[in-house]
Amino acid sequence: MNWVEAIGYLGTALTVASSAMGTMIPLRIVALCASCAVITYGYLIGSVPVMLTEAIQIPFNAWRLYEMVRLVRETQRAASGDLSLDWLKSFGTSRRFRAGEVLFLKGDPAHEMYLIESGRFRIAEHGLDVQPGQIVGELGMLSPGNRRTGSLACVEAGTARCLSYSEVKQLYYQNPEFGFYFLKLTSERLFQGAAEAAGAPRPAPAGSDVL
Ligand SMILES: Nc1ncnc2c1ncn2[C@@H]1O[C@@H]2COP(=O)(O)O[C@H]2[C@H]1O
Repeated sequence: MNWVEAIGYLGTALTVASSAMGTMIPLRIVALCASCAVITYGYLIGSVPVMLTEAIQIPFNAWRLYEMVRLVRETQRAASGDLSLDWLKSFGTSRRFRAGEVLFLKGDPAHEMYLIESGRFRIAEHGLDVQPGQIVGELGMLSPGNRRTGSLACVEAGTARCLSYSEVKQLYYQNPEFGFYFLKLTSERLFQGAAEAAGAPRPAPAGSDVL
């Protein structure tokens, strides 16, 4: 085996390794290294298709790597209590809602959660306003049968970013910090719900200390 072939095999080994990896940041780094090795090999053997195939993948891997690094940084801040949910803006889609519009009713099947961006929204069962910057609709993901535990309506027109549960799961599995934040938010709301059911007054908007 000459050194040109060795570079080719290195590219193959790195490509296989990246496909086998489950953790997003190392996977993207190894995939970028694989592309560099394969492009070098393609150049040395004079194969444009080999170089092109890898060159096309580099921006995708680099962008995903950038997103994940930024996400991990932001979620580390979340875990330390200094939370901005701005980083969620690269996930999901923003939707506009009119005053009076009902987003979902208690008992509806739940497929997504919302990050409120503007306007005012209300959970009728809890007599609770959801303000910009807060998350709502996350409990449906965890409830038996994936059903809504309350109804959400728009009180003042505004926008909310909708994140599908598959996106939320992706964030959860890939980022322990986000998982911890999510756990804290949901358990706080469940404890609050249990306390309310037992007749205790609502102390402060649920999630306010983590949001
Ligand atoms: N005690 C609570 N405090 C704040 N928000 C709540 C509380 N209980 C439920 N919610 C929110 O109301 C939403 C109703 O739909 P979900 O069950 O999908 O998710 C629920 C939570 O996001």
